[in-house]
Amino acid sequence: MSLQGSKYDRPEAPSPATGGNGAVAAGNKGNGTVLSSPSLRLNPSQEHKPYDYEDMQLEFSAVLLSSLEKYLPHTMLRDPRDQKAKFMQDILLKYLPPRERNRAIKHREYRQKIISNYQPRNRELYTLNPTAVFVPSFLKAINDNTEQSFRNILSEPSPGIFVFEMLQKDFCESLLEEIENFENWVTEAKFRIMRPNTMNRYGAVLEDFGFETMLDKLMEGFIRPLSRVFFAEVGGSTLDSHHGFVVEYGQDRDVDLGFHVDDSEVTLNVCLGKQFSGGELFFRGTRCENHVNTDTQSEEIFDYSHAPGQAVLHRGRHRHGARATTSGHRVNLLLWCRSSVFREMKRYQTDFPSWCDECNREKKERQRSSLATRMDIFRKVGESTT
Ligand SMILES: O=C(O)CCC(=O)C(=O)O
Ligand SMILES: [Fe+2]
Repeated sequence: MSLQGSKYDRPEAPSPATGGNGAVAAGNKGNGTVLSSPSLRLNPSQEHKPYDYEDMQLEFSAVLLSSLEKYLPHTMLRDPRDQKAKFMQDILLKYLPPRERNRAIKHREYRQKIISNYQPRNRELYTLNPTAVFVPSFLKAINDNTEQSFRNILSEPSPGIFVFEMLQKDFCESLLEEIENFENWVTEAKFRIMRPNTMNRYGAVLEDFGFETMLDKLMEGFIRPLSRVFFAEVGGSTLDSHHGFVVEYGQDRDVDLGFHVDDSEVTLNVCLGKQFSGGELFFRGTRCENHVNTDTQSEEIFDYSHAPGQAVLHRGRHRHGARATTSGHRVNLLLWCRSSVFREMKRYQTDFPSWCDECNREKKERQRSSLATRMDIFRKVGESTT
């Protein structure tokens, strides 16, 4: 039931060193494949001031690269930033399990092929300029950064589903143009692109054609502050990777999207346009892995009709789908936001997760029945002593 994104999760930092000489064997011959030798240092160069990698297209987190930089060999510390980033990413790749590593190397080559051949149409979209992207009310709420400022601009029509005005009309149109431009290039170049996930035959992954940095900023600066307040229990404050894509419905496109949960902790779904009818989102309660197929309660039923510029924010485990787009063309921007910290913590979770509606119902039912049993005992004891 869970959709799998094509992007692999970013790993944790490897332990910096092993072996007698304190070296982590890894290196690169310039063809993207990791071979033996050069090494990291066992003792970091404490006085070295690392670069900021935030604005680069990366396969690992920018923070991770900045932390690793002081372990680079002395001779590399003054190298250009790009060179250091490539070296460190190759080392990190080596620490992925073999299957993931092969997948990551293939994906890197795939992205490089696109980036070096595709000519963007609206280049300004690739760096996030908040005043050009967001409506003023949204921007103000994020700048104020309080729960009250968020509540002033959003509604919660059903528990755990937040709706608000987010994107400017011009930005939506410009992004639609860019997507169309990309698709035309894909067709002309006969390039075989990877679709966003197993359920879509159309649509495109935004990180694959240059939007990685822009989406980093969107998640870190705008979605994480909201998620920290509304989705803290599923790692909302530690979102650290994403899978961003567009889905397209209508004639000659996908028709609808089946009932599913996302491979995300928090999902942002924004309608970009164009004109359409149908295509309502339907939500049916949040479920953990154990309860994903359980019945829906009447209070969990919520259907929503999207309009261009509007955003819906929900937990990835909130079960949902999209009804058929019956006319026109519907295009939505999706950002599946993930937290590696939350995923790691979940592996050790022994009791029920508080965010699963079914677990909560079961817990309440257990409490109710244990209270009833105790009341029964008290009643019987009372009867026998009178
Ligand atoms: O069509 C939509 O708006 C929903 C898309 C969605 O849920 C997804 O791609 O995960
Ligand atoms: Fe979804």
